[in-house]
Amino acid sequence: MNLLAPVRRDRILAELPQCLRKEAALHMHKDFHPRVTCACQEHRTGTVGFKISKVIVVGDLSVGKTCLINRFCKDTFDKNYKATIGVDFEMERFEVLGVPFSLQLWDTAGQERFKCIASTYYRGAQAIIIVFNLNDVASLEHTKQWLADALKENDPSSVLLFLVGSKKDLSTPAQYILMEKDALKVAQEIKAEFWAVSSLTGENVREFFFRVAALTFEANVLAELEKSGARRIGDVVRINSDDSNLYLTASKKKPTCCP
Ligand SMILES: Nc1nc2c(ncn2[C@@H]2O[C@H](COP(=O)(O)OP(=O)(O)OP(=O)(O)O)[C@@H](O)[C@H]2O)c(=O)[nH]1
Ligand SMILES: [Mg+2]
Repeated sequence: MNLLAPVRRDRILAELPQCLRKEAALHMHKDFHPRVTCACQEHRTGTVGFKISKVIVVGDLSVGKTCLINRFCKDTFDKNYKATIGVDFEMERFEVLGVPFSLQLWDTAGQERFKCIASTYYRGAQAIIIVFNLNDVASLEHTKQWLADALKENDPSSVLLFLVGSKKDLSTPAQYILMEKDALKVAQEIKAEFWAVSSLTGENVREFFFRVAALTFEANVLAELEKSGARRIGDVVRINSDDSNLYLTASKKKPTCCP
């Protein structure tokens, strides 16, 4: 892959994409954190060149992890099941607020016999996507175990979580409503953002990955600003805290300030 090629025009994010359901969202602010917007405008985003976030995708076998990634990255869909052996890897490039940004997507195997290999790739994730099949309640029940395993290798206080129900095209509206209720409960419990997608039709796939890119980018830049001590006296930016804390200081400032 040529990392120097221009970012695709349809991978440019100038605004914060919105959540699917406000009941289970990582935050519901309409715009990027003002400090992030300012830092991007002033090219103070830290890392020289481009920023990368590692994202791991976990969940039961055959829930549709590979198809989800392939729909977004390659715009393809394969109706035949080919189990992932160990892990696969895709790099997807974006431009967020004018800054080059890449998501490293680690597609792990759901089959028990490959779990051991796959789990060695869990470390250092900025986001964890836990996928379940909207038509299989057992796969939703198993999400907590997948999360627990992934968190063993990561810092639970800094990783962003997404709970994704797949194969929406196979549910009737009535079935979907029932499953969504249970899924929202799980998402709230584990503090994950909930999404429902179909890789077959493409429903919500692009919106979901844009949201993942935007929120990991935002967290990434805030962490850089925190690290570089780009703080004003009395200005508390609490990364990895709950969203009301995260936005506390910003909301008291003039929206256009650039500290
Ligand atoms: N109808 C429908 N089928 C889907 C969808 N997503 C995946 N599938 C089918 O589900 C099966 C499994 O999909 P995969 O993406 O390979 O599942 P996986 O989670 O990667 O499985 P492992 O690699 O074994 O962990 C395949 O036959 C897909 O065609 C979807 O959105 N709708
Ligand atoms: Mg797979």
